[in-house]
Amino acid sequence: MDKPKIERAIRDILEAIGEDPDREGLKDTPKRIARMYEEIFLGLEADPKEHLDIYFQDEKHEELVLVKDISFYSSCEHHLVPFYGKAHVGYIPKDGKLTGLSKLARVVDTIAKRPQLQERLTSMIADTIVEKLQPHGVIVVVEAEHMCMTMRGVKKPGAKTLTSVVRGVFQKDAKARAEAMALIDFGR
Ligand SMILES: Nc1nc2c(ncn2[C@@H]2O[C@H](COP(=O)(O)OP(=O)(O)OP(=O)(O)O)[C@@H](O)[C@H]2O)c(=O)[nH]1
Ligand SMILES: [Zn+2]
Repeated sequence: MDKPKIERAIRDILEAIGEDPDREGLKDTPKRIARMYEEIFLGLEADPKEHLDIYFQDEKHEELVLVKDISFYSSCEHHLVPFYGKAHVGYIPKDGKLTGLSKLARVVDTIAKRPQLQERLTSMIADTIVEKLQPHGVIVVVEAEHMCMTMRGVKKPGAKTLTSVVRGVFQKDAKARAEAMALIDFGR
């Protein structure tokens, strides 16, 4: 990431809005924002598949594994303001290709830390798991609040956007889909 370029750009923006980028409170802001961008856009420099170590296990578990309420923060690519919420990620492993539970959350983080669309975030999580683990099926549900819809524009705080993607058996099997959705709803 080109941090000096980000710093110059932020300085320009501060000037363009009529601020003095050299005043005490702002003088370190371009540097700070460059550091912050490096953190919140970390996923641009990473391949989410790298997280999905496969653990081959003797005991074959070919039933649903679902990690729900994985919190994430992402950036809306239209306005570069945050959208954030929870991702629920389930898969049915095949041929003993299991991964670590935390690895599913790492995939979510890597894909979230880019300028993003909620729809693309959702389908990329599913497709990454399909590619690497070749499971019987994958289901991903994402619920998020978009700051571009709350702090500005249409101003609807509390509005939630839900997106879901299913792959493999979940596409054909309504019962499997209903079971996963019931687990995601469980305890609410
Ligand atoms: N589909 C989709 N739309 C998004 C996402 N994040 C933000 N948006 C929308 O992107 C659209 C951009 O619309 P524009 O009309 O180009 O921008 P705008 O004038 O700022 O729009 P308003 O937000 O309606 O004021 C808005 O409707 C946003 O709500 C997302 O993850 N997925
Ligand atoms: Zn937006």
